[in-house]
Amino acid sequence: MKLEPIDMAALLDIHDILMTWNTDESSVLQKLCDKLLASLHAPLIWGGLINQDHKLTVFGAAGNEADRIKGLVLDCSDTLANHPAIKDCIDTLTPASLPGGLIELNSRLFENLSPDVRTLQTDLYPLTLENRCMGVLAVATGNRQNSKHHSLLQLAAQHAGFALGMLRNFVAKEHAQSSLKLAAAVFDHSLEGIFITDTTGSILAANDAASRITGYKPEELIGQNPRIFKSGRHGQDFYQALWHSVHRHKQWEGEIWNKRKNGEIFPEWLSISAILDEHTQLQNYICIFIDISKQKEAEARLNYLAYHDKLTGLPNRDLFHDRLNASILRAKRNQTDIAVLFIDIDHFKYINDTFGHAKGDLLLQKVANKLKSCLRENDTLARMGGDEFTVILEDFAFQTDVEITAGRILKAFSQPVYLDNSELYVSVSIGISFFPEDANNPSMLMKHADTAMYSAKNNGRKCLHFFHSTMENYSIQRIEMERQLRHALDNHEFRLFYQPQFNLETGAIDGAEALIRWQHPQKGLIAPDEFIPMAEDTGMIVPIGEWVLKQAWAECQNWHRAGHALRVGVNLSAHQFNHAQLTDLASMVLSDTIIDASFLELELTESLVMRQAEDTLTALNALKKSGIRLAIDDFGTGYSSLSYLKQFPIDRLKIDRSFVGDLANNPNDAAIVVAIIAMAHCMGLEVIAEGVETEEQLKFLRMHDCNQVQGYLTGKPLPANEFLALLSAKPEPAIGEVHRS
Ligand SMILES: Nc1nc2c(ncn2[C@@H]2O[C@H](COP(=O)(O)O[C@H]3[C@@H](O)[C@H](n4cnc5c(=O)[nH]c(N)nc54)O[C@@H]3COP(=O)(O)O)[C@@H](O)[C@H]2O)c(=O)[nH]1
Repeated sequence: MKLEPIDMAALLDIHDILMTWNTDESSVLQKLCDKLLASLHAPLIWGGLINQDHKLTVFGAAGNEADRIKGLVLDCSDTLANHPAIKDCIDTLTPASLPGGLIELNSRLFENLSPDVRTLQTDLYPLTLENRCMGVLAVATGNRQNSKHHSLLQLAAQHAGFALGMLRNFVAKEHAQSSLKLAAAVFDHSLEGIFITDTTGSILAANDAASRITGYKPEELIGQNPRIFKSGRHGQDFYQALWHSVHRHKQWEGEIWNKRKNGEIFPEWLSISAILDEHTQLQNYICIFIDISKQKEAEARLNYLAYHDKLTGLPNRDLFHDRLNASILRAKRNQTDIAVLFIDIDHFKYINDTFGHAKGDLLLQKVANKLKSCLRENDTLARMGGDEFTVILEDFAFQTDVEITAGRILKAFSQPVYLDNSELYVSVSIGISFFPEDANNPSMLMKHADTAMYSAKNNGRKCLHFFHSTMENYSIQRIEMERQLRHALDNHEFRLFYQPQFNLETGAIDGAEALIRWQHPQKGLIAPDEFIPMAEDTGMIVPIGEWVLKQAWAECQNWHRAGHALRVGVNLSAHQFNHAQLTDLASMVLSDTIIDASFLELELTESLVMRQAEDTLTALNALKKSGIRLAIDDFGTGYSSLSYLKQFPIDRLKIDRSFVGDLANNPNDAAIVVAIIAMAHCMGLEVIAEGVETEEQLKFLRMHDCNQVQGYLTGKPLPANEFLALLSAKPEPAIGEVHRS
């Protein structure tokens, strides 16, 4: 190829331009176009590159309307390839000519160019790289012959192809190098442990995280086989399955227990990948892993919380059911028996109400510990919720063994429970059912044990009952009664009866005790003993007690309106004795009243007053301050600390009828009654004796200066209207006068 000197000079310039540093392909093409335009004085020169999608983009242009053609994109597989000249140029890497100009390409792309420019004859030179056409250099020559510069243009296009190739190589290398750098940075700084091994498993490289997780220094790891991490927790099968997956699928991922250098076994999430070379031959293994001990701990914690009672740490209802299911399956397989114990704390609600929830919680924890101490390691003890605990007993030879265990529990509760500084005696009631004798599924076994527990409660509590089929009826009745009791208040089925209290000095009725009855629509009048314990157990005693208080006080005001200045006595259940509520209730009852608060007397049991001395004292003082009188009911049946009693603002003691009933025959009872009266008077308290049924008893009480009497002798409890009628009737000779004479 021979060049004119002038073309040779131009080519040398082009060489210099192309070989000096170029940052991108478009600047190579632009410089080429600019230089050629300057040398050839052609109207328009442009250069474009073909990408992988066979699109030719014009990156450089110089001359007329260069700005309009720059950036145009031509589809080679369509427009260009259909033109034989162009196709030739691209396929055979030889120059081609469009004598009619760009318009020959029939492309609407060139519509923007002026017709003059569009129709200029254009010669195309392939930009080649490694025998491939990577683009074209287009020179619009118009009617001027281009042939004399043909060689220059060919060589310039070749140079440009070469320069573009160099640039691409350089960029690719740069890219590869930065990728490598990036990979190295990822390897070094990854939080995941990474090993790269050869095909035999020998570690070639390990990153810092691998060393941190395993406890081995990087240099200690190189050359080792990862089997040094084997924890011994997985059998041969596990590793076989793992490697089978790596060989077959080139990958395995999962949880594995491994061992650190210090011997600690820990869980990790491991992914092993087989790396193949271009001939699909195994080249390396890459193991990536993270320590998942923390996640496992969190998982275990969540699992624990889901299946354990927060307060006592015992299994909860769900876990108990799971265990019971498992026990039943085991027992079926081994043909053995299981016992389910349902344990309920007696009067827990009362304790909770009286002592407050914090102490109630503490008590539940103490009870849980006590129960645990009575059981073997492998017995399941669970808390069902509230004050209900359940136990599964297995591996016993005879049912009497179960009885012995349950007996041990009852005995453990004969010792007091210590709540902070106070000593508390609590008892439990236990119901027991057996698999397979009583039921063969968990829910029925539980239900029967529960029924047996209720039976124990109804038998005085503090005892154990085995389930018996006759109990089922009873439990259904109880549930029904509970349901009816819940509606009794709304249905106005409660009545108050009033039992007169006689003043032995004046011989007149000076008060009455309000006693509740349930007027059941089918069963008739039900005595309080039959429903008050249930009302206490279910908490219904609170609204019922509120009703009694309001009703009795309203009735007392009726008496006053009718000219009978009597006092009314109202029984307070221990469950109602929540300081805040009770004092609020009392002030509400006493507001808007026509009579003095001293006509209301609240009867509290001795044990209630004594149980939690300090809180009780505050509550009693508040009641007393409002003018209400306070009496201790059933006095003598509980344990009374006289020094405590002195501190309480009590007005009256009510001697329990158990002492009165046997006064005549039992000298001990007589002595107690005398002592109570004397002591009460010493403390400035009044004394009333209840359950007075005989003249003899009355005489004895009068002789020892008892202030009042209440009993069938002087009057049975009467409905409100009958009691008012009794008061309004022409007075009988007063009892005091009759017997004094
Ligand atoms: N929390 C509440 N408790 C209440 C309420 N109303 C009653 N009660 C308590 O129920 C228990 C049984 O009461 P009841 O069946 O009404 O018996 C009372 C009297 O009928 C009975 N009594 C009276 N005199 C005699 C007698 O001479 N002989 C004899 N065998 N029984 C007699 O004693 C009961 C009154 O006892 P007390 O309250 O201890 O003074 C009972 O414990 C009631 O307290 C209520 O509204 N709320």
